[in-house]
Amino acid sequence: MTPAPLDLTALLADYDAVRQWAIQSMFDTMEDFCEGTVIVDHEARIVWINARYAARFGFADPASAIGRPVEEVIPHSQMRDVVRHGKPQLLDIMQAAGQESLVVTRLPLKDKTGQVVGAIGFALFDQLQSLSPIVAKFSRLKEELASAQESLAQARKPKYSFDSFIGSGEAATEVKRRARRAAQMDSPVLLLGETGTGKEVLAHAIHAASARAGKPLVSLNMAAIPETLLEAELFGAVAGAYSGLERKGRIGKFELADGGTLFLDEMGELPLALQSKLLRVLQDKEFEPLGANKVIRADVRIIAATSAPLAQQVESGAFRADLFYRLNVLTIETPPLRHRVEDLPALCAAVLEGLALTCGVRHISAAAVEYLRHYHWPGNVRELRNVLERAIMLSDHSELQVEDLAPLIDAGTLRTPLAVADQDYQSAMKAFERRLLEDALKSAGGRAALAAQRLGIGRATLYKKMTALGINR
Ligand SMILES: Nc1ncnc2c1ncn2[C@@H]1O[C@H](COP(=O)(O)OP(=O)(O)OP(=O)(O)O)[C@@H](O)[C@H]1O
Repeated sequence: MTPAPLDLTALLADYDAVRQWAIQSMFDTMEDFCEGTVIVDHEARIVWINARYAARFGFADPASAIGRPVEEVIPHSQMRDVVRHGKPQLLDIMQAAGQESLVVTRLPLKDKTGQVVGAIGFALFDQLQSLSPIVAKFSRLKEELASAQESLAQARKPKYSFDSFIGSGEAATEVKRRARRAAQMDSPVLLLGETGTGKEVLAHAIHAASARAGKPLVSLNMAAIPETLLEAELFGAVAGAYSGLERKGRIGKFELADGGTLFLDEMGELPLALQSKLLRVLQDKEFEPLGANKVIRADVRIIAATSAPLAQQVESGAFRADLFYRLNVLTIETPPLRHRVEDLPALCAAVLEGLALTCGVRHISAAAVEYLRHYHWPGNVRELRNVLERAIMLSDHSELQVEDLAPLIDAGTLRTPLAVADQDYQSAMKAFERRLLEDALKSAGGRAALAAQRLGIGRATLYKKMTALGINR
């Protein structure tokens, strides 16, 4: 005979009785099987603890634990948190010094009006072996978090000091003098200079020698972040506040740099809308993250750098004049390498010394240094490093010679007479324009916006010219 189907409706008619019975039964089972039970009042004082649990914490008589603040008996207890916030902690791992870890559940106890009157805690396991995969994952995540935090802290420390800025000629000495003065002050610093002239080196050195040295140095390259993500990157965002690949909330660079220095590289790339937000932060020292209704205060010193002609951008309306004046307090211009060739011997020596560890000890002949003086160095010290590094890789000479360097230097940028003999004016101008745009794009790493900015023309104009001249990026 098939059994009659269960009459759920009839059962649930007495739902309250079932619930009472289930609560009682669950409580008895938990008490019997778990490693320990504790109940605290609304001030997180113990009102009840079972004998086994009390004994684990050194209280032979559970009565002697009654009335004590819970942490006095169970040192790592989070019961106070549950009482305070009224939220259950369904599963947690409690690590007690010198003891096995415990898996615990903590639940708030509420009266009929919903008021929290205490909390009950169950220690479910002290033999964590049965949970070893979860615990192993938990420990691994904790280790990963610790190492990520450590490398983040490292990344926020300055990499360079004033000694890293090589050069003792007049121009380099003046740059270092101004930068040392800037380190003594707290106003914004504006670093102007071609690419590869050491603006980032100086920004690090200024921070390292300033009163903020113990606090983070956070860097952001405006040209490297898509415009749509820049606001969240700078000011932070609550989850889902912006549409990007990542819709999670994020802490902005301003908040990360609190108390320290924020190095904003390629400042000229900051879109106009964000320029006004940045200006407000500089004036009021506070800002609102994207999608948040709260205002955050941040005490941050700005060091801005750009290789674009910022003053020209102000004139053309691409950069706000008020922000420019706000930033243009302590301005330092890093000279291009071709204007300080007197520093070439020292720079070569420093670069070769830096590479000695990985590439072996190498020197450079006086004739080779002399040869380097005549080059235009559009990529400045960065390009010098690159040329020397490649020369070392390709040559076996312990002392680099002219013939090791000559093939590595872009002869197109040497100051040679223009080959215009067979060309009419129109085609010579076209050839010149093509080379100018190609060089600008190359030195801007293919970024049309940056190339246009450096040339002082609009992005749309650049694209039009590129199409007309058949230039691909
Ligand atoms: N005066 C200097 N002394 C020693 N190394 C330098 C100097 N200037 C630049 N360098 C080296 O050249 C490279 C580029 O320097 P840095 O990044 O500071 O230039 P930058 O002006 O910030 O360039 P960009 O505008 O492209 O960001 C780095 O490897 C740096 O160590």
